[in-house]
Amino acid sequence: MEAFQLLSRGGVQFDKNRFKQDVQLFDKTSKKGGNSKALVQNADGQLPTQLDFFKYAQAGPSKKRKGAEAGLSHADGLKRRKAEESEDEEGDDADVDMPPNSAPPIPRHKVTTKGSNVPPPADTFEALKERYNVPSHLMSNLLQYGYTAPTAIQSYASPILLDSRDLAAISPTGTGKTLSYLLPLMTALGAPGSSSKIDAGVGVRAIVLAPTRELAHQIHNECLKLAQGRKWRIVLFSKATAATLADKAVRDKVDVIISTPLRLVASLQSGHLTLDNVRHLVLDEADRMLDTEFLSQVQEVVAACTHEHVQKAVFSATLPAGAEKIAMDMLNDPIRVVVGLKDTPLPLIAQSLTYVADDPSKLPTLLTYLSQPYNPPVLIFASSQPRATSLAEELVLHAIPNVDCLHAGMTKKEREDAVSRMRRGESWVMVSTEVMARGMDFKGVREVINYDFPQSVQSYIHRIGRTGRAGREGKAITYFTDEDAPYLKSIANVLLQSGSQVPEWILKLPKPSKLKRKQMGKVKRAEAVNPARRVGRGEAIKKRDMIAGSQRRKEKAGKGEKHNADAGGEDFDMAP
Ligand SMILES: Nc1ncnc2c1ncn2[C@@H]1O[C@H](COP(=O)(O)OP(=O)(O)OP(=O)(O)O)[C@@H](O)[C@H]1O
Repeated sequence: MEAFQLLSRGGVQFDKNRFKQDVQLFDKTSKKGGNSKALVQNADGQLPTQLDFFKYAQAGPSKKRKGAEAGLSHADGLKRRKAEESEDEEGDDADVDMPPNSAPPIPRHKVTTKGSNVPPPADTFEALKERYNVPSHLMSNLLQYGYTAPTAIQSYASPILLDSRDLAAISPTGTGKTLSYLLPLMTALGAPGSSSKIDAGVGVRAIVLAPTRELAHQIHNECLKLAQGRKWRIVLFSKATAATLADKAVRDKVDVIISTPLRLVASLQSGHLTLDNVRHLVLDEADRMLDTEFLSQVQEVVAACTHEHVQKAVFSATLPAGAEKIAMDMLNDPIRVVVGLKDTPLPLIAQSLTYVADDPSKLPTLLTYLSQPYNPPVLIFASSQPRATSLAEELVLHAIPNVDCLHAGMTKKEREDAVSRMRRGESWVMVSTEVMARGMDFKGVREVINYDFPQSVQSYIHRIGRTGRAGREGKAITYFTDEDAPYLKSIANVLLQSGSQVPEWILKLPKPSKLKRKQMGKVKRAEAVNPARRVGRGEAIKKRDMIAGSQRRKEKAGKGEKHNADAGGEDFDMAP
């Protein structure tokens, strides 16, 4: 990390002439051209011999794959998927998404709903305001966004929430889910709790849970934008705010808390927070929140929300059957809304698969890619913190300009700074881990590269969903090695479902079994992406170990100090 920081922030001079073409790319709007295309570089429609471990290429097509092998087109792929959706859904009106002035039109999406007495969608923000009496200060703040009409999920989800119904909403990445719950939530709260106009009870009235600190922060910012001009108390839960809220007089005045589950549960357990006045609970990235890592914490939060009229809503771009069942059991007489096709990215993202043989071949492939004109900012996903750091270091050492890195092993300040640089457009290449895969909205991200194969179809959908947001086009490249090949079919199905073409030899691969799918992306990879690199990394590790040693000695000295002070002895300094 040290080498990376030193070089990326101070040591490397950016040669503007050399990267003139790249600089110009910043001024261009997204690339024109055909829609999604699935490309497998090095592939001529045939299974490369080195991947044909089980001689699938020679096997006859299965019945299921016949359509694909007969040259399934985009439309055919989508039709087939539609037919496969066998749920008894109603209300399938397509709606029109109007873009903000500066953005391209968000494409039409088919919307399906399931549940009793589904309220009709609101096609305009004005309709929503009239029907549900949206406070004028929220409406005027909304106007500042420049959105001319609600997106599909906003049209459908907002009336459902404003009708006080529980909701499970599934809508592709970048389609405005955040506003679809924030606007109704703030409307339902009516006015800040401190206002005498409403009976707000005592204590926080709404909770939004998100899986990462970065996402919670982003939602908090969106909420503040919507709330500006009134004295709403909207808290981004952190160690510091949790300490402040330990004071009952302060926490009783809070309207909304946005948090990660762990932080909130810690406060619940220490008795510094009660949720008995909570009337709205939203789980963003619901499938992640309901997976084994977070489930018990989320259940604890749900159990603590004891108000008799607590409304619950879950949102995500993906909701696999298992997570959906847990969600539905948690909700009360819910309505389910699906925008587009479930677990399917938007066709705005041009997806491709690149064969790279083995792990050491990825770096040269990436360097070659970045040595040609590309569309910054590019977001690159690595499978672990050390690999993200190592890859960022490598890119810096290869003089790739404006490289950045973000993962959960960095300090809070480092993470915040990295996000800020990304938002300011200072990062051209951001290397990250799953921490950035969900929910993060950097409008300008033009390209996503899956350097390491994702661990699940859901992870793939969320990672590539960092581009192609709010109606913009994007590009997503996924590297795969021989070791990843057994899982390729799962990702290829996603390409197919989103209307992309997939080379025949991939379609001939067998679908991995459920057991096998669990192993997806869990290939053992070296911590360093360049095994040949010894010097820079060795130095960095040596320095890191020296710092750790120094800290240990200081701590020891501290204890010694205390002991000495107790004994009336002298203070002493430890050499680093
Ligand atoms: N009505 C609208 N018109 C145009 N753009 C909008 C509208 N509502 C939201 N957006 C923009 O769309 C982008 C994506 O919104 P948001 O982050 O809420 O997407 P999301 O569906 O939650 O995505 P993800 O699944 O990745 O979390 C944001 O930049 C937001 O400003």
